Amino acid sequence: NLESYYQSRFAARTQRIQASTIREILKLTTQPGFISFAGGLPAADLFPIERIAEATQRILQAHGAQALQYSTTEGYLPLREWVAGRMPGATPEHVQIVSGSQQGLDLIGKVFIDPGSKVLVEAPTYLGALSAFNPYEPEYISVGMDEEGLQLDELEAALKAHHFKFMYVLPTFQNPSGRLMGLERRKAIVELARKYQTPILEDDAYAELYFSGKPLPTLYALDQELGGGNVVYLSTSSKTLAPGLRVAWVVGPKPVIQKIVYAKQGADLHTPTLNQMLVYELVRDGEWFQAQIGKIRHTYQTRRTWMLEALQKYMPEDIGWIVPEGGMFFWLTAPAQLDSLELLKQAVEEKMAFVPGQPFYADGSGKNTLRLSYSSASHEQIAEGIKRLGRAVHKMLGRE
Ligand SMILES: Cc1ncc(COP(=O)(O)O)c(CN[C@@H](CCCC(=O)O)C(=O)O)c1O
Repeated sequence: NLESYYQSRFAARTQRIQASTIREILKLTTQPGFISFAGGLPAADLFPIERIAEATQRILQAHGAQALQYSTTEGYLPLREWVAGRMPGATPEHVQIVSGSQQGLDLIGKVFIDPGSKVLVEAPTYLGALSAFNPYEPEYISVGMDEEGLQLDELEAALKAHHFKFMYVLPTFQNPSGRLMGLERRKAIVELARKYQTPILEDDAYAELYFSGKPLPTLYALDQELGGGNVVYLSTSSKTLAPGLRVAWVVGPKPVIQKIVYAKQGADLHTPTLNQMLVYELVRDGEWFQAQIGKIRHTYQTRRTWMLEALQKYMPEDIGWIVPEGGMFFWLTAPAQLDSLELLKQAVEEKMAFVPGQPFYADGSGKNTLRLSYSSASHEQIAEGIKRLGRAVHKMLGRE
């Protein structure tokens, strides 16, 4: 039969290509009346649809042939210039446009990871990065975090003990835990990485989504101050414009960007030309773009507070959480005996979904953790969804 006919022909690496928990749950939650806090879906009610329609019209009228034709793998130059302008010491030659930062993760895996290569990751870390890296068969070394991020003693011990291809770090509103790394910790990590000759892959998807204060310097910027060359930086237009456009960027040392260009030539030739031109049309108007980001920050802060209030109301006291100061997620820790995969089954019975925490751990731990996204839910949905989660938790903990 077809199953066995192809099973015997699939590449061995497909053993490591497993479903993405987030993607699989996303499919489940389209049922009517279902409340999902699973996917980190940007608020669709804030997508600048009108502005995108008119900008697309303008582009097609003025540069239609260029917008619809093949384009260079490196990406649309004005967009690369815009990205470079935000990264100290960077020129467009340090910038590669990719089809979502998810593709950036895949290409970086393809360029750096051989079977058995060691990759240092946070515990927990972004499960999409593990999905991207897994087919290249790395050996992960997980390092624990305290309230603001990677623990320096554990990090230094790992850097001393292993030769890593790179360390994957999310310093700003970490996915999934929501942690924000402070300036001193950022500097210490950049210095340790240079001391132990270990490149940092900095994934900065949520950099702009801070609720208060102002943005902290990127690891990329801090590394530049020490001479540069040791940080590969990833960010995206998904959280500030629209994730369906699939436009993101990698900023890094020229030898790395060169390899990523070649890898991308073999992957998808280039990121959609029209979408790159459209993103540039939107971001070039700094005043509008900052106002748009301001709306998103305000909306997410409001939704974060609604979820906090609902958690305080409906969760038993032995469920803990970190209150995020930005980004899209609450990260909950339950008593050790609670398996969040089992809890998800209960929750789905109550027509509610979240992402169980275990897939965010490269070391298989985290059964008693779960991730909730508040970014695209209304006040009613948040209150009702958390109430349903509360019922499921009480059942699991044997309390009615
Ligand atoms: C740290 C981090 N790095 C990269 C990505 C991918 O974003 P792109 O849209 O590919 O630029 C993301 C987006 N993650 C969201 C969206 C996943 C979308 C999905 O699988 O449905 C999530 O964690 O739910 C991220 O959080």
